[in-house]
Amino acid sequence: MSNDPTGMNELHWLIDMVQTIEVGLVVLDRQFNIQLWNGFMENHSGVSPNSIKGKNLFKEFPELPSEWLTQKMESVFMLKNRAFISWEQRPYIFKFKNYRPITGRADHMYQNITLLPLASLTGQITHISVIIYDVTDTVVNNQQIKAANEQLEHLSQTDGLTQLNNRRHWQICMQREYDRHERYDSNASLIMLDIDHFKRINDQYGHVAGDKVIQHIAHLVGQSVRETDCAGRYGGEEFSVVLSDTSAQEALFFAERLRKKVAKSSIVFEGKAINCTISLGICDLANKPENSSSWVSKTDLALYKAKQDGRNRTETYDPNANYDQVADKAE
Ligand SMILES: Nc1nc2c(ncn2[C@@H]2O[C@H](COP(=O)(O)OP(=O)(O)OP(=O)(O)O)[C@@H](O)[C@H]2O)c(=O)[nH]1
Repeated sequence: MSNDPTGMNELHWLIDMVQTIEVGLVVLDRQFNIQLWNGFMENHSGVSPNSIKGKNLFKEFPELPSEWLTQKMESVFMLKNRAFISWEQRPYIFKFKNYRPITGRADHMYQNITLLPLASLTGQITHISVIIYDVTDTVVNNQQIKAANEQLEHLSQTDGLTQLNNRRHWQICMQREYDRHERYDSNASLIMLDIDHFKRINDQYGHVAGDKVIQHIAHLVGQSVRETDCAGRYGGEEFSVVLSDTSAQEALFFAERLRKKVAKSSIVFEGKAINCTISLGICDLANKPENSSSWVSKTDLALYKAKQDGRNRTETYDPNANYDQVADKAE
């Protein structure tokens, strides 16, 4: 036999649970007047159930997206079906502050919402229930994971010393440009550049000064490229740039501007001014390299020709030139 023949205890328990559950519960009538407002709603809004009962939801909370929300609720009344509103659609419906210490980074509570049709004893939908779930912890965790992944991705693509693309990632960009050329016959230029007599800088001023010089050149390279270009640190003191939709002739302007900028600038290290120059090689895709590595090799030939011809200069790959003398060094 039941200890609670009238069901009064059960009702009491249910009311207690509705009041204390960590989920927002609101019941609205057909005119969107509030019939039930549980403890969660009271705690987060500061409005007590007694003071709000019978009042119109949209009048009491004018900041709610009333037109949009009314439409959603009307369809629940009409179709007698549940509706869901995800935080991804709208981060929140009720602008509640976020008080959770762990997820203190969010200044408001992210919410998932369910709109539930409530039937009367005669089966008519006379009310709807709005159920509000606080999903702030999940959302903030996801955002932190996403940010960490983005950071990791950036780190895996970036050269630590110069913040330019590292060789591996630069090669992916270069290959992408080469593939684009194969498909659409687009043009692009490749520039390889190398600091002249860098060994001497290291020997004279030390490795730390050498690193500063590398950083300085990288900075000038990074400053000079467009968003669609891709600059990378190819090796120790060698850099590479892919210039999209750029002929060798146009790339020569870029290269010469950069070369002059480097020659004019100096790096002050421990009170001493260090000057350096760079040599550059250019090859565009109009030269029809048979694959992307041949594109790099041809550009390298031009670079080594620039070195051989005296450094602090730019050389453009010439398909009719004889590179036998520099070929060994370029390999
Ligand atoms: N400080 C520093 N030096 C580096 C780094 N990577 C490579 N190097 C040095 O760069 C120098 C490159 O020297 P070489 O390849 O002989 O060429 P170079 O002295 O620049 O002469 P040319 O290229 O022929 O003008 C070597 O001494 C390397 O040790 C780096 O990350 N930091």
